[in-house]
Amino acid sequence: MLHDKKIVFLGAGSMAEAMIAGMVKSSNIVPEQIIVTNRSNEERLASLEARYRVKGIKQSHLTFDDIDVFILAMKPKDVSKALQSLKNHIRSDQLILSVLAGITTTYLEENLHKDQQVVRVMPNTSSMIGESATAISPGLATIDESIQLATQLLECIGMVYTIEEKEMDIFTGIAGSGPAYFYYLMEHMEQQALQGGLQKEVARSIISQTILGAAKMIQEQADSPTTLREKVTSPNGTTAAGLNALDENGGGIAIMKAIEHAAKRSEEISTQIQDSLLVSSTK
Ligand SMILES: NC(=O)C1=CN([C@@H]2O[C@H](COP(=O)(O)OP(=O)(O)OC[C@H]3O[C@@H](n4cnc5c(N)ncnc54)[C@H](O)[C@@H]3O)[C@@H](O)[C@H]2O)C=CC1
Ligand SMILES: O=C(O)[C@@H]1CCC=N1
Repeated sequence: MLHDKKIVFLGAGSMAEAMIAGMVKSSNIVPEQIIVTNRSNEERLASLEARYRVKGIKQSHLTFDDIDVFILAMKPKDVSKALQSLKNHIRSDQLILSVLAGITTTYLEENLHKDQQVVRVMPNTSSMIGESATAISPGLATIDESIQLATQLLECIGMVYTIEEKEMDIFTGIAGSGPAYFYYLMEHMEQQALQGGLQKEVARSIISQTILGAAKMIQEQADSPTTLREKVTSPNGTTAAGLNALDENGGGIAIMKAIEHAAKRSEEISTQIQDSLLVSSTK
C-alpha cells in the first residue's frame, strides 16, 4: 500500500525532520517518495535533502495533483494561512494528516473541503529512531482505506494508537510533550551526577541506560509500575530516602501538573484557533 504513495511535508521543522528521518530509516518508504516544503528557508530544505535524500522544494513550486498524502507540520499559529493557500490546489480525496497540537479535524474540514479526508495525528520526536508513540483520530469523511494508509505510514515511525479525538489533548500532554519531561528529568539527574563526581559522558550513559531498562521492564514484564517501584525500594534503604525526598518536594504532583497543563494548552489552542486569537497571542 505504501510503496507507490507520494508524501509531502508542509513545514520543515523539528517534527517534520523527525518523521522524515524515521520513515526513511524504516525502509518501508524510500526517499524518492518524500517531498518537503516550507515557505522560504531554502537552506533548511537543502540540509534536509542532503541528510535524508528527500526532495526539498518551495511550496510555490509544488505540483499538487499526484500527491497522495499531505502532512501539515507548521506551527498552529501558521495553520490558517497554510490552509488558505492549500485549499484551491487539493482535491477532497487527497489525504491530509495534521500533526499540529490543538488543531481539530473539524477546523481542518471547515477550512479545506467539507468532505476532505483528514486525520489528526500526534507523534513525538522519537519518530526519528522509529520509537514514537503516535495517536491518530480520523475526520468525518475519512474512509477506512485512508485510515489504513495513515496507520501504515505512521507505523514506520513507531507505535500507532487510534483514539477518539476528545482524547487528543491528554494524549498530547502525555506522549506528544512526554519526551521533554524525560529529558528534563535526565538534565537534573545529570546535574546531580556531576556534583557527585561522575564525568558527564559516563553520567549520561548511566542515566539513559537506567531509563531504558525501566521502560523495557514495563514493556516486557507483567508487573505494574507500583510493583516494580516497590521491588527497588528496600525498607529504610537508599531508594526510600530518594522517594521520600521526591514526595516532600512535590515530585509526583509536579509530574501530574505538567501533563495537566500541557493537555490544557492543547485544548486552549483549539479554542484560540477557532476564535482566531492564536496569531496575536503567540507572535
Ligand atoms: N516538536 C515536537 O516535539 C512536536 C511538534 N508537533 C507539532 O508539529 C508542528 C511543528 O512543530 P515543530 O516542528 O516543532 O516547529 P518548527 O518551528 O520547528 O517548524 C515549523 C515549520 O513550518 C514551516 N511553516 C510555517 N508556515 C508554513 C506554511 N504556511 N507552509 C509550509 N511551511 C510552513 C516553518 O518554516 C518551519 O519549517 C507544530 O504544530 C506542533 O504542534 C507535534 C508533536 C510533537
Ligand atoms: O510543544 C508543543 O506545542 C508541541 C506539541 C507536542 C510537542 N511539542
